[in-house]
Amino acid sequence: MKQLPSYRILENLSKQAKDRHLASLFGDDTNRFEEFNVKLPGLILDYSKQNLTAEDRQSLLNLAEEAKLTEWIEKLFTGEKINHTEGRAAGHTFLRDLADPKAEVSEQWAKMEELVERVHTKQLRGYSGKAITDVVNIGVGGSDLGPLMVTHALKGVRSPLAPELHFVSTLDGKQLQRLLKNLSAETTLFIIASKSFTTIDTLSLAKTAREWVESFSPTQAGTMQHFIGVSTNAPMMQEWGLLPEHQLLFWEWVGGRFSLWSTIGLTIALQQGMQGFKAFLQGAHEIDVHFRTTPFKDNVAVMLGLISVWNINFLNLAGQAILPYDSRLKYLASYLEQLVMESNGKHVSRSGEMIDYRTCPILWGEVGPNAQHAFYQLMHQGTERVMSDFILYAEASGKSERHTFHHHLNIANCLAQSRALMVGKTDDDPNKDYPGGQVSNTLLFDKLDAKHLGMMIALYEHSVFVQSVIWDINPFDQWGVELGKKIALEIFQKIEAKDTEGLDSSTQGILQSIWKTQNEN
Ligand SMILES: O=P(O)(O)OC[C@H]1O[C@H](O)[C@H](O)[C@@H](O)[C@@H]1O
Repeated sequence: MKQLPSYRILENLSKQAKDRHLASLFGDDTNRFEEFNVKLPGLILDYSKQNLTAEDRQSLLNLAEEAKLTEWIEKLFTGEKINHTEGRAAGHTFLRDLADPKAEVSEQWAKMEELVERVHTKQLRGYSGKAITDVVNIGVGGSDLGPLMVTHALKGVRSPLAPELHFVSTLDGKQLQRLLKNLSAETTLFIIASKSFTTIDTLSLAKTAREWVESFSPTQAGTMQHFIGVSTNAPMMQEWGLLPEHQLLFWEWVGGRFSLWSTIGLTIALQQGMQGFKAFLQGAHEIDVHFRTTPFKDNVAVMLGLISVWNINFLNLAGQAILPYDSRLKYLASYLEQLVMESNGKHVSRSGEMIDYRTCPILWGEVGPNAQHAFYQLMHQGTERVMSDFILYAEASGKSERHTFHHHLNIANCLAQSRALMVGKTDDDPNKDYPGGQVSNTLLFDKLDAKHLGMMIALYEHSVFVQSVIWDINPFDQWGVELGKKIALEIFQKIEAKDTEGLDSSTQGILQSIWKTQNEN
């Protein structure tokens, strides 16, 4: 990236940016909002509270041209194997193109629709003949976070036929044990969601669930009525004993963290109906078309990505806070943690060279009004400079007077915080002095429904891709998670054998302390 001419220009421009206060950009410029926002039907990205002038923006746009962003976007949409370390395309956008679906995708949509239908019409019955009332998604990472986030967000607009949904992901087993206490085996259906169908977390939980059903079910055939598999690994689903009509497939070209658009979205379809699930895909598809065809300056995903590059590489900000002013987006930050950090947490370029510039931000977040009472102190008066994304909805979630009251209170707090972070406040008492100058985006959506949620997620996906192109990294692999898994297996074998030989002294010491406590109790 450093070789790109605009990089040098941006480095110089950033010196001026560091010398000015963000609030000074507003000064007499009453038009700043008009100049620094991008609008699409259903949403506005206001980036006027970024420390960015029109000249800075122009150089960022030039940087995107020099990095050949247009060509990379085409490679993404035409299915080139841009995940070169795994020899795969990144085909999540194909799943959202409902007007021109791939044959294998249509086939799985039809199978998924049939399963949804059978649950909704109470034809899918357990070992005792009772209809399914509860569905438990067992999965981790991409096979958990997306569906969890979306179904929590859309709970208020679920199909009246939808079963109760539950999500289990942690291999410690406590989450599952607690849940099982409140469920009836007769009426519970488990979805084993795993792209690889080899993840120990998911397979160990699925085995526990199976033993639980087996302890009630009189027959093996009855037990298998309670399990559905969603994976790219058909042989492993077969080996697990899943019924053929209970096996949903997706493909290697769908990355784990992009898999909520595939059959991994089964819980979303169960909650929203197939039509609702397709509205979700449609929202994302509209953003795909926008991303592929809109000039960079008017392109929301491109601008989101370039603003992050400006903040991370030129203004040296390491943190990105995700602040939805809507409790329905409780799990958005967890979802984006995987999308952003598993994608761009990389330190080698596409050609395998170590890189010497910052790549991914450290992303975290919380529903805004709660976060105000938790970590906003750091943003107002700490020593770290961070960038924030405020997410707000124009439409209230209900029409009563109390709904309106709470909605107005929520909007006021969101706008107050982004303004306070921007302008700060000087005070003679340093304890009460706010430096301000903290930059933010505000993403304002008309409303929160399946379509607008699809739009938002696709925007973040593409903004991550834009950043990866500028940084010359592969955002679609995740080799960094493998080492820990391998060591976990080695330590697990040591624990089972009660042997610590060959382990480092910290690991030995902790294991011995655990065994001592266990022996004493
Ligand atoms: O869906 P699975 O194959 O079970 O994988 C679940 C998750 O685990 C892995 O360790 C990866 O880091 C994630 O990208 C993936 O989403």
